[in-house]
Amino acid sequence: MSKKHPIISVVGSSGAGTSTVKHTFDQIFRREGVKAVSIEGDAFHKFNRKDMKAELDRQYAAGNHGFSHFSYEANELKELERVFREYGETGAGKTRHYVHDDEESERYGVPPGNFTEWAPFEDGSDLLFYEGLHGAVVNDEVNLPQYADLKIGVVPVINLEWIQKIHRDKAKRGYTTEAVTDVILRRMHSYVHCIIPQFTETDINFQRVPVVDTSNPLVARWIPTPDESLVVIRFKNPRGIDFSYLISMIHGSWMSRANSIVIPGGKLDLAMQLILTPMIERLVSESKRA
Ligand SMILES: Nc1ncnc2c1ncn2[C@@H]1O[C@H](COP(=O)(O)OP(=O)(O)OP(=O)(O)O)[C@@H](O)[C@H]1O
Ligand SMILES: O=C(CO)[C@H](O)[C@H](O)COP(=O)(O)O
Repeated sequence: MSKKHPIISVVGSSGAGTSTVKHTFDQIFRREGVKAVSIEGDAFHKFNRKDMKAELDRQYAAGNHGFSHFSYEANELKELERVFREYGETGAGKTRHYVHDDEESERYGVPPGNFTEWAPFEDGSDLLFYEGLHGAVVNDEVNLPQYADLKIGVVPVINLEWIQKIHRDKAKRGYTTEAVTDVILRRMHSYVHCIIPQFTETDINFQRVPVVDTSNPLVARWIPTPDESLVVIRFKNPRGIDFSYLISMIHGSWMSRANSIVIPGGKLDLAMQLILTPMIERLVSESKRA
């Protein structure tokens, strides 16, 4: 944690919706005049696409069938921790981009499946924003949550997460349903051991729950819409959260536990703004005072 150079870490599996949530943060940053620098978690993959394929084949041949992008060892988590620590201490750091598709290739000038060069953050930022797979990992080698001042989990229930991933990977990244299904299966071991433990570290989890039938996510023809879903919002430490204000402002919401509220899916953006704006304001004003 760094009073002077705060870090926000948004964590979710592939397809969970962390990039979508980043848009809401960007709106808050713009409206509140907050200058944020950001990291995409995929920038800290260890391998480009070609080398990852070779490493996967090697791991498979050696009997490690659990190796995937979700595994700790497929990512530069020590480097990510170093960047978090350095930013917290000095407000400086660096990142790069993993280019997934033609659209990103056009933007970054690097072929799909490769990284851009590392580049330093712009000077004079108010906070660092991380969005990706591993921003709250605690293991034998790293402890990322200790550096992050606000940790958010984005965790749709699993059928919905798969539907979101399948649709996005088919529409934007050119994969087939079969290829995405294989990836989901291959990642399951690390999903359990590396991804989900992070959601007990996070301060707030947003869990989208569909209210339409998603029993067979592999054949779903579209992603359930906001109107076809609810969102459970769970606060690790509910002290100081004004639940009655939230319930009165978010029409159709209710408390389901002493630390959780449920909102209509279409109110997610509003709820995030109501909950996160004062938290971000506090982080930035405390950093300016420090
Ligand atoms: N709240 C939501 N309502 C409806 N659709 C959503 C919502 N959140 C995400 N989606 C859809 O799910 C898909 C995946 O979302 P997104 O790209 O944000 O995931 P991600 O977590 O950033 O994935 P990755 O880390 O693999 O890039 C997108 O098609 C997005 O439009
Ligand atoms: O979403 C992902 C992880 O968050 C991607 O699967 C990962 O970045 C690798 O991408 P690709 O399979 O397109 O090379």
